[in-house]
Amino acid sequence: MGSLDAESMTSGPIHVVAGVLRDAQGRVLLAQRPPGTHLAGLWEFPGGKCEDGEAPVDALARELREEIGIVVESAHPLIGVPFRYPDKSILLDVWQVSAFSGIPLSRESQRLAWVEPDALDGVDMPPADRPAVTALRLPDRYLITPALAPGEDDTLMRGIERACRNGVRLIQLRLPGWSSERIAGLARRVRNLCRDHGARLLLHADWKLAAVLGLDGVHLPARAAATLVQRPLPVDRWVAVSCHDAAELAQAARIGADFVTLSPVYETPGHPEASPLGWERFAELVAEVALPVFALGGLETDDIDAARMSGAQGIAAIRAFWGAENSAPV
Ligand SMILES: Nc1nc2c([nH]c(=O)n2[C@@H]2O[C@H](COP(=O)(O)OP(=O)(O)OP(=O)(O)O)[C@@H](O)[C@H]2O)c(=O)[nH]1
Ligand SMILES: [Mg+2]
Repeated sequence: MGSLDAESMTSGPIHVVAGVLRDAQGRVLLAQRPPGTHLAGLWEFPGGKCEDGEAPVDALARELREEIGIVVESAHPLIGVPFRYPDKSILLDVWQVSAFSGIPLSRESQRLAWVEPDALDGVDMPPADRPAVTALRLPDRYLITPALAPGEDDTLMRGIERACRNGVRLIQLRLPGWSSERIAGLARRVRNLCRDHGARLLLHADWKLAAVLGLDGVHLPARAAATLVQRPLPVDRWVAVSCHDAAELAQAARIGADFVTLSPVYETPGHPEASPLGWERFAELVAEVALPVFALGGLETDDIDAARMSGAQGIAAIRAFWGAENSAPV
């Protein structure tokens, strides 16, 4: 420790692949870093460094075979976390292992443990793993409520219920033009509805009201995040930020946000003036940020695969997840 890592000095960050394995109850496998290694004693996702010229998916299969004796049968990328330790820079490339054969066993005398995803926050893990833990706990669809007129409470309740029935598990309550009193009057009903469906509810912008109402967190506009030096809510709540460029992404990371939206990927009727990023630029921006990113702007459910291939957690949308009144659950 302490000496500069020659590899990271000469050839950019060290590419590290790590796998998220789950058991039948959905618990995640962690391994404890052995004494004498970098970050000894901390609990990590099993994995290790890519060798020269080795494809990440091959490195993942090799590391998991060497460390825990399993054969990876299917895996897909979860999140890439660029991270700078004092003595080295890494790209922590975390994959979901959706199918494997064999029983994970310690092959290198490291301790292993299966942990509930919601308990991961309490485990001592390397700092680079935090965004990956967040990514594990977030779904791939994020509903933003449409701009309903004040008083359209029943339309709002019906739309949220419809979305929940369609499997949406993360919702931003955004009601432009509504007074705090009106929002407060309704938010508890919305919160209870979301809880019944196991969905998490964030309030747009007003973190104080979100805290008072006991919601799951806040979603800040970029201009609000720009005025903060740290996250406005404790770590047991979500703090999300709307971002549009590299500077806003960097600011979201600086204040300790949990995740962001990045928009607009396509042109949208709501913001015809904003020039769309397109998937290529979107992917470049995502690669630089150590946070889960939802793609936003003119997207449909069918775009989730493109979003994930561009490094996104998934997509955020109003129209795509709101559905039509009277439509049956899909
Ligand atoms: N495997 C793994 N490494 C991580 C995680 N988070 C994290 O910061 N790292 C860092 O990424 C680097 C990966 O190193 P490693 O020691 O696992 O590499 P390796 O299996 O190829 O081992 P070796 O170099 O001893 O042969 C270490 O600096 C480690 O601290 C994680 O969740 N899993
Ligand atoms: Mg390793």
